[in-house]
Amino acid sequence: MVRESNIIQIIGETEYARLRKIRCLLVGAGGIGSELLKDLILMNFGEISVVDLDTIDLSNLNRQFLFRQKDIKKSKSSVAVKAVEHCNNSKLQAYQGNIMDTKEFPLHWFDQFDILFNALDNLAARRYVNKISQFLKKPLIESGTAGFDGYIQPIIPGQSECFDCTSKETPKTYPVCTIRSTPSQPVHCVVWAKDFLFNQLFNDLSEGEGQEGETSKDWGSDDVDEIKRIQEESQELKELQDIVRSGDMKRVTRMLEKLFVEDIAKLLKIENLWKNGRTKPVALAKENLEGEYDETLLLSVDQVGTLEEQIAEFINSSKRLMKRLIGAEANAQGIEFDKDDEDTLRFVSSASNIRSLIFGIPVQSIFDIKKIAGNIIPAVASTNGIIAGLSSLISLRVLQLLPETKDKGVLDINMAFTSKASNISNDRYLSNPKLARPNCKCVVCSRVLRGVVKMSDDGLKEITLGGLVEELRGKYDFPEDISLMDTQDQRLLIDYDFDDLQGKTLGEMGLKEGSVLLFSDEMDEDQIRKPIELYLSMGQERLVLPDLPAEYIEGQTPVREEEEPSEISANADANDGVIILDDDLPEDNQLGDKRPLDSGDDADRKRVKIGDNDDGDDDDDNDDVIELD
Ligand SMILES: Nc1ncnc2c1ncn2[C@@H]1O[C@H](COP(=O)(O)OP(=O)(O)OP(=O)(O)O)[C@@H](O)[C@H]1O
Ligand SMILES: [Zn+2]
Repeated sequence: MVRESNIIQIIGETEYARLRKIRCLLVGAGGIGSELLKDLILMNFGEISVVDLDTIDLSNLNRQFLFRQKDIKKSKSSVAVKAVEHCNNSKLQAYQGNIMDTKEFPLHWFDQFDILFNALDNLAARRYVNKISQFLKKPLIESGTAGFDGYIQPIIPGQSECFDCTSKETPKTYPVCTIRSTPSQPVHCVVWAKDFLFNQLFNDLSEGEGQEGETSKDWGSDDVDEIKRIQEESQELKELQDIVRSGDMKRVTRMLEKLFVEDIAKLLKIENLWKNGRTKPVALAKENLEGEYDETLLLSVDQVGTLEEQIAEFINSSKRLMKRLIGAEANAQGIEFDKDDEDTLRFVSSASNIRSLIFGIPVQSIFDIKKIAGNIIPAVASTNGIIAGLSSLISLRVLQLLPETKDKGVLDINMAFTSKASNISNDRYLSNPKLARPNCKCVVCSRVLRGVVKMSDDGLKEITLGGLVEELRGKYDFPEDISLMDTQDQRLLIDYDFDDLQGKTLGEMGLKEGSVLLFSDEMDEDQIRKPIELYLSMGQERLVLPDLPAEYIEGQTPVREEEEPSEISANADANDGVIILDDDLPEDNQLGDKRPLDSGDDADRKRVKIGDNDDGDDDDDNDDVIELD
């Protein structure tokens, strides 16, 4: 085959034989994933497994070129694999599922792969695969695009920066009071309609318990009346929740009356809000509510529409959603907002626009609201193509299949960014900085040690928390005062003054395949050992703990009696201000021993902080499309 001879010319016969044995995992078969699958196949990688949780939407077809109209609603991974089968020289496997599902994809499943490729669109899944790559020391090629921008980041565990070494932009949030009392931009009304109203009415079916946790919110105001009013308003939504669940279509106009007349009148009574020349809202008039409306109206997506049309859209979409809610399945689960779900989009769009009209804010078309509500930056097929191409090319370097990479360290590998994404303004579209070393403060790759605990089902039933802690202390030579946490829900299991759960078995504590425990040295100020993160993986033996080197948090290494402090500084590398902390690190961590001098900031040593930063943070991760995806 021409394709074969091309790649052989580039990497040579011997490396080609290696390439044919390489097993790749591709996570995501969307915009980048479709392109990447094609590239990996054209390069003749040995085996490629594709995982995607989703099915194909109409809106995917413009750029996800492996999919056709007839494939809508079918599994992305299966259709992608079928579409390339005819020109395929690799062994392919498709999985439909969430990569974070530890039942379907336990840690040992990942172990079969030589390299992981991320082609994802959300932080939670990216972080998860990054962690797996760190646990198993598997190289990961991370990538993302947003419009014309994109990046690839090869991650070589222990040697180069991981995905979490640099902080990531989190989605923009707005103070509660701006959203609920004093909106001034279309986006405020969209957030109100989507995150507050839609969620409370159609998605949160917990018997209208109101907004839990509102005490800890960023209110953006200290007006007591205003905050009280917002809290009351949440309680009052119970009435509307009853309406949408009653299926009584005649009561839909009552929703308009409550939201756009009564609630606005109550807001107007809080005088402080309108003192500083802020434009006062104007509630809907009686005739707006009682007038005839077009029961068949469907505004076109680029139309802005009049108030009457928005009201008709609100009533029509509410009725459609109510019907769906009566369906048994939706009634138990609620309905999720999805920008590609017409009913949810039209409800959010009309509710948002009616509120905008009341507050004197410009009205938006459904298309514009879809962009705001879905945090969408239109995807550009060519950017996906370029980024996927770079991702597959760089994998040859990471796997050291290219002749010129043979004698070079991994830090000679480059990342690639479009110039806008990397904030470099020059004439070049792409910039390609070298990989950086791990950030010594990164809680994912540097501030903790990681290992996999193998345990059988019997072990889960027999071993108690106290018993496990004893085993851990013995194995890793930790002092008396330790703490053990379940990182998934930030649950403290044991520490020096909390031992109530000692006698419970691991199974009773809900620990299972995929649970990640954080074991830390709690008290001894002189010996701040690196905490250890342990992944529970079901195996044959009752309990097998991994061998891990004893490491201290940088800046906390105890100076032994016989050691002269000057010897430490004699080890300092004049060029980059690093010291060698431990000469006995395992080979795969050779660069891990050269880390920048740390200030030893006390606050960073807190157990809670490590847990807090390490939470997989699902809630705000779902809609992070504002940043590169
Ligand atoms: N946890 C996950 N497990 C498996 N696949 C995932 C996970 N999270 C996201 N994905 C998949 O990653 C892919 C990302 O592709 P892309 O960014 O093109 O998104 P899309 O959903 O196809 O398009 P758009 O969001 O623009 O409509 C999607 O196909 C999505 O289903
Ligand atoms: Zn890191």
